[in-house]
Amino acid sequence: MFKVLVSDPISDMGIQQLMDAPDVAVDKKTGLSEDELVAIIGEYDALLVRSQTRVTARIMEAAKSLKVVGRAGVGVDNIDLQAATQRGIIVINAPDGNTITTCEHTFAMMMALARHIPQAYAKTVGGTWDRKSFLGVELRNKVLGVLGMGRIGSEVAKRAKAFGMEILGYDPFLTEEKAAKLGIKLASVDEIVRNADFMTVHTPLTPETRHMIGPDQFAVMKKGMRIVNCARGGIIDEQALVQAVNEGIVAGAAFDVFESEPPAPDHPFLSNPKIIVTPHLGASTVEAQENVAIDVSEQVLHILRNEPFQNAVNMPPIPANVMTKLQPYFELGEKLGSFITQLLNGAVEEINISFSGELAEVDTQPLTRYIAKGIFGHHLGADQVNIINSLHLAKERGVNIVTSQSQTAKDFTNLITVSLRAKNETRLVAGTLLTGYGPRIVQIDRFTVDVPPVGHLVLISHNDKPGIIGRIGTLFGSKEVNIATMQVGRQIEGGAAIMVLSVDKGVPKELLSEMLELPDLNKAKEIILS
Ligand SMILES: NC(=O)c1ccc[n+]([C@@H]2O[C@H](COP(=O)([O-])OP(=O)(O)OC[C@H]3O[C@@H](n4cnc5c(N)ncnc54)[C@H](O)[C@@H]3O)[C@@H](O)[C@H]2O)c1
Ligand SMILES: O=C(O)CC[C@@H](O)C(=O)O
Repeated sequence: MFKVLVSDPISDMGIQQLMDAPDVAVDKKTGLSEDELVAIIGEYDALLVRSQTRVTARIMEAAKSLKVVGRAGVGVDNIDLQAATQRGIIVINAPDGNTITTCEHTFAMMMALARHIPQAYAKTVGGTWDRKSFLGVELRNKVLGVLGMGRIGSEVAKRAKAFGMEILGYDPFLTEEKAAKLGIKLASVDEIVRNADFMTVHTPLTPETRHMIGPDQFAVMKKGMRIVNCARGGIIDEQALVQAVNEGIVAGAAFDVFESEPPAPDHPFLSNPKIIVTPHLGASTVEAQENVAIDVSEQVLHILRNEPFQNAVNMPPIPANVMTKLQPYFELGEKLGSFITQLLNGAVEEINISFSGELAEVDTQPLTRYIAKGIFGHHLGADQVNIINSLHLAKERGVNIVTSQSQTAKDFTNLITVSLRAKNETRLVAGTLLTGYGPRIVQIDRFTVDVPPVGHLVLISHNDKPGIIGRIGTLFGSKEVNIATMQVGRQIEGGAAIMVLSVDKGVPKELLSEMLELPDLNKAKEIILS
């Protein structure tokens, strides 16, 4: 008999199939502390949660029989994925079940914002008949900027069209063709910020999306914009937003999510009359809660019964023979994927991977999965992409992956070459594993280099002219950013060249802009590899 613990309020109808299963016993115990969970988790084979239970490494450690943690929802930020993977516990989510509900909540927020519904309600029930203070705006003929055109963002865009809105969308995987099919216009974050009347965010919270709307964006924002966040707290810089509201740059904001939940009683959103809030209710409808619970229960049953399953968000065990041969290359592959995706401007349309030298002797598909994980994990969030779903995510986004193998690997015993093609450019990176030295990037586009793929790197395109290295060194020194190593690559003397710096900490944005003012410096880009 399998024992399943449901530790958050999850729809009864959704978990009915588990309760009806003859080989499963379900216990519902909500509101447990970490200590209480640690004390009882040892007896369970499966754990079902929403977002309240924090499934920590301590809980995983005590979970001697646990095979699966099922998250009835999308975000798995309350589950320690690394600890789960280390212990061979599969984590699954229910990515589709609450899409429409959250999209509808976004609309509810947008309309409440446009027509001051919460403020007008509060006054009316408080006994004041005030028809003057709440002059609203129509959605019709307004420009809506959508940041993040995945499941929810795309549904929001569809519905916004029915309201007669013009939609500008941005997503690293949105091509002009896909945008045209959706009847929207592909735009940059900057274009959205400067032109939209309403803006809504639907990305995961990743290092790249954290504060993607902050002081720099508010400084150039179209005056009177209205902003909605029903995705994750922290995508919009909360302090900067309050300032922008107070300065009249932002006419109003509607937030379902906070950087820290629940927000402190003195959180500035809670006392600002132009900011309306809900307590993370995006997914809270009868239908969505049933959908996600049904989806997750079905997959939990498959896993317990050792049947094929879907929606895993962490890594399953890899057969030992494959592991021995390929494992040394996994980290390199993922880093190459992450490196090259950070270099590409525009939406990736095709990924070409070539495995050369001794790598051509084995089935490299697991390695392809790691490379795809590096490419997609950078934009979709490391907690959402793993080697199980990385190829599926590529397919879902219409990105073709072409792999090839070759016995010869230039001067190396092994070589992985990854190139990404977007509409207007193709970028390439190649890496190898050097015995005794570890992973190395050995080629970037057409330039030969020798760079360990780790930490903070700065890639600079420049003209090979005397003095440029000194000028860059001086500039970094003046900003207290220490350059640990410097690699220069060129093809001919005096021609186009690249420089790769590895630095000890993040590079301030103003340093990158100041660098571009140096003579003979063409482009500079920070690349972060964990
Ligand atoms: N409020 C709620 O209760 C609630 C409910 C469901 C989902 N969510 C959250 O909503 C968000 C979206 O969910 P989804 O199901 O649509 O996810 P999704 O993975 O389908 O879509 C997310 C999209 O964001 C894009 N993206 C990543 N980085 C970006 C960047 N820098 N700029 C622009 N786009 C970027 C990705 O390419 C992807 O297409 C997630 O954060 C999810 O956790 C919240
Ligand atoms: O469980 C919830 O209500 C929140 C769900 C939502 O944030 C998600 O990421 O799916």
